[in-house]
Amino acid sequence: MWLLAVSLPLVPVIVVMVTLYRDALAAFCRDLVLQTAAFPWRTPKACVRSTHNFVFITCTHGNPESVLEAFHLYARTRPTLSLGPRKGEILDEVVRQVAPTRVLELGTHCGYSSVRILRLLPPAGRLLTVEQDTVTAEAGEEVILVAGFKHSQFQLLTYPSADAIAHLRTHLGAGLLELVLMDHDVGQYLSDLQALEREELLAPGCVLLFNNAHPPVADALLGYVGSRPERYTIRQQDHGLLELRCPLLAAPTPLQPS
Ligand SMILES: C[S@@+](CC[C@H](N)C(=O)[O-])C[C@H]1O[C@@H](n2cnc3c(N)ncnc32)[C@H](O)[C@@H]1O
Repeated sequence: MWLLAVSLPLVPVIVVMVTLYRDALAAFCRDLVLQTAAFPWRTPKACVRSTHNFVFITCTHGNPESVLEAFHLYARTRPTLSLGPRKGEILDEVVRQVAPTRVLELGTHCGYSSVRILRLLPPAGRLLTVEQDTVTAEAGEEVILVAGFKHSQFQLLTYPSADAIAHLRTHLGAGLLELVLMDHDVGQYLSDLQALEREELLAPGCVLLFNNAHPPVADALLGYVGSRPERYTIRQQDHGLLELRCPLLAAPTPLQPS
């Protein structure tokens, strides 16, 4: 009771102080999130949470550019971005060029590349993004929603990539993929590409980007696509982004024996 009597007169003082010093308070909270990220017992999930929290409290909700700025700000002190601004600009250029209506992204993480892609899609454009870890998927989805995108524009599939690709046809309907970004597990890139080919999900003229696909980790993928010049035009972009372009015309369907 005495505690209530002592603390009640402090309430207006606290309200005034918070109003006066709200910028400093916001900076303090931001630093606290950054400090939390620096704790030695930090796990990948704690890293996901701290990135998500930082972006959430720092960005202007509904503004994708501000969400990206928040990611960049966070990455100044923590190397948390897989693509980052430089590779991000290459991705932007490809999205602008292709203007895809169907995009597949493997590896959502906290939603950085998803937001980059979504903000440049044409009105009919739709992103399917795949993340196998449920906690990470929740964080990524929340960031994409905070950036102002709706479930009519994107769908997050919480499966390992191989399972997601096996069920992709049901999500795509009659459409085919015009852009694919692989940024999940380099060891999985080749088998996922082969699964996309097997399921005949790649549209003529489809562009595929593979992050960190450099030798020796991506030797199998590089060997495979290098031996199929009729199927792919290869461009090794700066900073380890591999770009493949499928021919504009679909390969002729083999004649069935009568
Ligand atoms: C490098 S991060 C993706 C970064 C994200 N593209 C971005 O720009 O922030 C890789 C993500 O892929 C997920 N991942 C790894 N292997 C996967 C797989 N086989 N299927 C689906 N997701 C996978 C990881 O859980 C992780 O969140």
